[in-house]
Amino acid sequence: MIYVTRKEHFNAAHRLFNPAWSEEKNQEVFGPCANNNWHGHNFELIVTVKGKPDPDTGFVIDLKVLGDIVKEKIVDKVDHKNLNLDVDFMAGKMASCEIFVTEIWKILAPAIENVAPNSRLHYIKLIETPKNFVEYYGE
Ligand SMILES: Nc1nc2c(c(=O)[nH]1)N=C([C@H](O)[C@H](O)COP(=O)(O)OP(=O)(O)OP(=O)(O)O)CN2
Repeated sequence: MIYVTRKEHFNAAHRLFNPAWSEEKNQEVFGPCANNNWHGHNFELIVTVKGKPDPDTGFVIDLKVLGDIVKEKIVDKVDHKNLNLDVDFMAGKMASCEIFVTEIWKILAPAIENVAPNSRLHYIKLIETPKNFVEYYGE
């Protein structure tokens, strides 16, 4: 089994805010991340696919194709956008890294299997700040 990885980049704004809570409680729990006027991050999105190399191409999945899927399905929808307001797959959801990465997984996993049926999405790492990142294996 070989693991192949593609990294893409985007920036996006968001706000951590639970609408069921008061403004005061949101400020208490999320601090500056609950700022009414949003804040932004330069995100790195790292996507790993696993599989056996195709005997004809030597590829698990063409990394150019993987990059195109990640760009078309995710980056083009979130880059220079507000995650709370502009992104259909985040509508009504908490814009934390944890929720964001699980929604990204739901989109990428079937898209990858569609173009490379012998491969599987293995892992996503979403880096929000130089200090903060989440990792997800789909379970
Ligand atoms: N479990 C989570 N915790 C936090 C998330 C998250 O998505 N999941 N998000 C944030 C903020 O959106 C943002 O990441 C700011 O975090 P913060 O640690 O305050 O910022 P820095 O990495 O720049 O660290 P400094 O200590 O401010 O230098 C918060 N928590």
